[in-house]
Amino acid sequence: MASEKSLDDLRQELDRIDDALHDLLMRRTEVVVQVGAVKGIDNAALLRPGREAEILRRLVSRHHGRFPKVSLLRIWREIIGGMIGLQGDVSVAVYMPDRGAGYLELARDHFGVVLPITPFRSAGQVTRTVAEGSATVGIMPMPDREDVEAWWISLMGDSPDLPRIIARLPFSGPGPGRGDGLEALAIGRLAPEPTGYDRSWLALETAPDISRARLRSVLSAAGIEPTMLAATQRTEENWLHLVEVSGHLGADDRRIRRLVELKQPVFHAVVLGGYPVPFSQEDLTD
Ligand SMILES: C=C(O[C@@H]1C=C(C(=O)O)C=C[C@H]1O)C(=O)O
Repeated sequence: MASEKSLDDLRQELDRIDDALHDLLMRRTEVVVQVGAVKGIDNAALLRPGREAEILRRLVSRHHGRFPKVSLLRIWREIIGGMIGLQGDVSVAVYMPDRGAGYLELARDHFGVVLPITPFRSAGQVTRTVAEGSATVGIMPMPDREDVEAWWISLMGDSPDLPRIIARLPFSGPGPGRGDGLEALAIGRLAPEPTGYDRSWLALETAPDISRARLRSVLSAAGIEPTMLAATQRTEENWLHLVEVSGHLGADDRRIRRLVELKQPVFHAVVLGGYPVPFSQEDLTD
């Protein structure tokens, strides 16, 4: 019976468990290095947010017992962050308009202690740094905030080299040390992959004066379900809209083609990326 074990016995058992965990961690590292070699030197492929989300969802779904799920996720984010850095040069550029803005915490919480993180004062500086390839990932303010520039417009081209939205942070659920309720989007020069539970961001160019209700009905006629109309930029000739939608949308998704085939009122539509839906508070409470 467990109660008959002495404190010494129990501590020895913990030491054996720690050794086993540590051995597995070192073995995992070797396998990740092999994966890195198979993937090749293309830095864009080092990071796979979709695959990472699948790993974390699988672990949370098999988890039982009293160890908190938030701690489980935090440990695995640290493991993944440490391992990504072994495959090649990966760095993070963070929007930090002023000290204590919270974005740095979101970045560290997600990418761990190893990856280099550089702060920038403006969102435009972050998108440029990622577009030039000087940073792998950029941490951006949510585009529905009134206090930030419309950084998403610079991602509206069709070039495959443009950064795409690849994650929404915090991924591991809301919690202390995670920017105090702040959210952010991550961008990178890689194509988001479907995970079965995703959202996407769509930028649309329309005629001026289109109402939100009309935009919603046009989207739903094309089979697209908006989850958030995040921002609108108005000029005399056209309006640009940023919409978050349900599910994964590839750049040439037939629903996008349908949307622009009608020509009215959407002239142009660009998928700015997408992300695996983060854990909610409910997912993580037992
Ligand atoms: C190991 C890989 O590379 C990265 C590291 C991962 C990990 O540590 O499990 C997962 C996805 C990638 O971001 C991979 O692509 O599978």
